Formats: sequence, C-alpha cells, structure tokens
Amino acid sequence: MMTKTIGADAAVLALKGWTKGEGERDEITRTFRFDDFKQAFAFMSAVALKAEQMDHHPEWSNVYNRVEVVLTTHDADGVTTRDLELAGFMDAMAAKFR
Ligand SMILES: C[C@H](O)[C@H](O)[C@H]1CNC2=NC(N)=NC(=O)C2=N1
Repeated sequence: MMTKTIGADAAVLALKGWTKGEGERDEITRTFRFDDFKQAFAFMSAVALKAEQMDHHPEWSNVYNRVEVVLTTHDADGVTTRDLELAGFMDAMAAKFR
C-alpha cells in the first residue's frame, strides 16, 4: 500500500471531528464517546483488528465510555494517508453505535 505524508492540517480538513494535536509531533486527535464501557470496548476491539490488518496502530486511552485517540505515522514522522484511512474507519465504526 502506498503511503503519502499529508500533515495534520490537511488531514483535519479531509476529516470531520478530528483536530490537530497539541504536541510537538504532527498528529491528529479525536475523542469518541459512547453510551457505556461495553460500547467503547467493542469499538476498540473492531479498530484493533483493522489496525493489525493495516500494521498501523493508534495511540489511545480509554476511561469508561470515552476513547481518546491520537494518530500519526512514526515511520514517516507525521500524519499520512494511513492515518486518514484508520481515522475514517474509526469514524464509520463509531457511527454504528449512534
Ligand atoms: C515495524 C512496524 O511495521 C512499524 O513499527 C509500524 C507499526 N505500526 C505503526 N503504527 C503507527 N501509528 N505508526 C507507525 O509508523 C507504525 N509503524
């Protein structure tokens, strides 16, 4: 699969609900909220399988019904098309719970 570095600014324009990370790194972030822990963990399980398939892994944390996600591509030192793809998958998956 081809990977292109696009940067956080272009990525947040292409997505909905994602913002540029606050940190030093070029990264995008989104907080997903669900009804409860069960939904949050089901979301994480589905995303984990996709991440493994892609060999592209999120930085994330979970507290009860909330999942905070940071995406960047370490190998490219910035946000790439792989982050866009994983972000889009997360958005589509989260939408199933609403
Ligand atoms: C060796 C392995 O393929 C790399 O470390 C992969 C794994 N998952 C990854 N995930 C993310 N988010 N960025 C990467 O650069 C990355 N690289």
